[in-house]
Amino acid sequence: MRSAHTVEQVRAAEADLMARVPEGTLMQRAATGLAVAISNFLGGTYGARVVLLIGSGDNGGDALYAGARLARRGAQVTAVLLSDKAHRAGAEALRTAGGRLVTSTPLTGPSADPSATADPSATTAPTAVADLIRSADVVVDGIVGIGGRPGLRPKALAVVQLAERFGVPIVAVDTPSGVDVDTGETPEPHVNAALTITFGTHKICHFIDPAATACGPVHLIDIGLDLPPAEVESLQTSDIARLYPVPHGESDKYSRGVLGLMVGSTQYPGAAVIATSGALGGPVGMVRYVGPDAVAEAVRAAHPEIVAGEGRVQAWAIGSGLGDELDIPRIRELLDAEEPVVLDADGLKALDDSGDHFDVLATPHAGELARLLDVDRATVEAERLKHARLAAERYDVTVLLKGSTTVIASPDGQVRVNTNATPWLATAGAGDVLAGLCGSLLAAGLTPLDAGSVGAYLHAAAANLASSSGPITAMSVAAALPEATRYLLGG
Ligand SMILES: NC(=O)C1=CN([C@@H]2O[C@H](COP(=O)(O)OP(=O)(O)OC[C@H]3O[C@@H](n4cnc5c(N)ncnc54)[C@H](OP(=O)(O)O)[C@@H]3O)[C@@H](O)[C@H]2O)[C@@H](O)CC1
Ligand SMILES: Nc1ncnc2c1ncn2[C@@H]1O[C@H](COP(=O)(O)OP(=O)(O)O)[C@@H](O)[C@H]1O
Ligand SMILES: [K+]
Repeated sequence: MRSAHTVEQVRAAEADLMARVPEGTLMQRAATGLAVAISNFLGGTYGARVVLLIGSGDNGGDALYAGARLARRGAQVTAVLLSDKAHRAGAEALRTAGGRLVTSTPLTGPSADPSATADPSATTAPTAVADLIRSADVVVDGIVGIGGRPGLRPKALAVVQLAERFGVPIVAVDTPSGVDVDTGETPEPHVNAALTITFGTHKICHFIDPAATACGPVHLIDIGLDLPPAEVESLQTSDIARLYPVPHGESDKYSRGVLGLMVGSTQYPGAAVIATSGALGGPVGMVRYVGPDAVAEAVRAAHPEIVAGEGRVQAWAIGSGLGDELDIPRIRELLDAEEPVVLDADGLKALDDSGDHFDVLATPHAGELARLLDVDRATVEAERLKHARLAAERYDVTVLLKGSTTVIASPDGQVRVNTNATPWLATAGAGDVLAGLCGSLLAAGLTPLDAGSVGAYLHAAAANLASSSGPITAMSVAAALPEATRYLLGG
């Protein structure tokens, strides 16, 4: 399990550890890891041109110390000081190692730094900031980290835009400056990093879009923090192997779980076929299809394994492609029954906030969640964690909010995030596959939180396998589920 902690949790763990180790130890650990990561990113250090963007706090300190290490290994390192304060000891270390310090008035180029930290030679530096950035191999974002508020101040924004214009990759220190660290929101301009190097633990912005996309790949450096339970978690391969309901010697098709599917309609028969494919790609022993005869025929033609008609089930998946044939009273009966339910798409209209639905996994995309919360879609997309949590609390269900990063929030406050999906998965019917798969996992005995998070992980893994960086269909994702599962279970 990968864990993301809040800034408050990180600060407390840092204070606790700092009381037990010599001063500066944590920053040296961070800077050492950062320097190695930048060197790996560059594919070597000697002769590399590195520009550091330095803000007023310890995030800049990390960048300055890492810059000093790179300079000692032959890199040409220039720090652009964006604030009239900068980490003094870090600046001194960089200068001693042969690096340069300049201040920035962005549109006119470097100028003398009024503070004691700048190199006097900067006054005569002929190169404008634009030229520095243009010729850099990498720009290191040490503007702000966990002490930052969203947005970039004008000087920082101008240099970041230069790097973007010249196509120079940015490596972010701890977090891409300008994002909201604790929510993953990006209400203001921010850095878009090619790589983010973080310390101690992940932060929420590393997991949740839109900020997660701004991080690029995230590399975690251990600095020895002792952390409390995480606010947000993200499953890894080993968690899938641990949680997946694998049949054993005594299993039969009933004990493996039977899933009832109430999906698809004469209007959308394809949804029934696709959701059934997703369900059969999961762990259940049997799938029952409940719906119009003509649709049941289409499902049976594609999947002779299914049993049509009602019967005993261990869980339901309801809602994908029901269209106008939605029977809200019937769905409410099933929501009130004891079997757990995956509620998708049109079925979400049956949800009301009066019941106790702790065994329901609702799987909306941003538009559907917006309707449930009476807000607009853009607001949900901008504030994904907040709205997934709100809906989980209001409807007393586990909410799986689909999108580039999928957020799964349970009514007791636990949150998991899936970050491994390819954008090729944004294809019609992919959500039906997920609903069938999550239903299968619920029927096999997982809790809604586990079914949602294992389902999202496997769905993304199957999409990655099917896609190999090219277009995919929902049916090809479902078809790749057995192989993706086999691989993840170590087979
Ligand atoms: N915790 C740990 O375990 C470890 C932490 N470490 C490192 O320390 C970093 C945190 O350092 P930090 O606390 O000094 O805060 P930091 O992010 O540098 O911001 C400083 C100041 O920036 C300002 N500012 C705010 N918003 C702004 C904006 N939008 N644009 C521009 N400026 C803005 C604001 O000051 P102001 O200018 O408002 O006075 C704020 O006080 C952390 O991310 C990691 O890199 C590692 O070394 C080791 C272990
Ligand atoms: N940009 C993206 N990157 C990765 N996965 C995505 C992206 N956009 C959507 N997805 C995933 O694709 C699926 C689309 O589901 P959904 O919106 O319900 O489509 P449909 O209703 O057509 O089945 C979801 O699993 C979602 O998480
Ligand atoms: K940063």
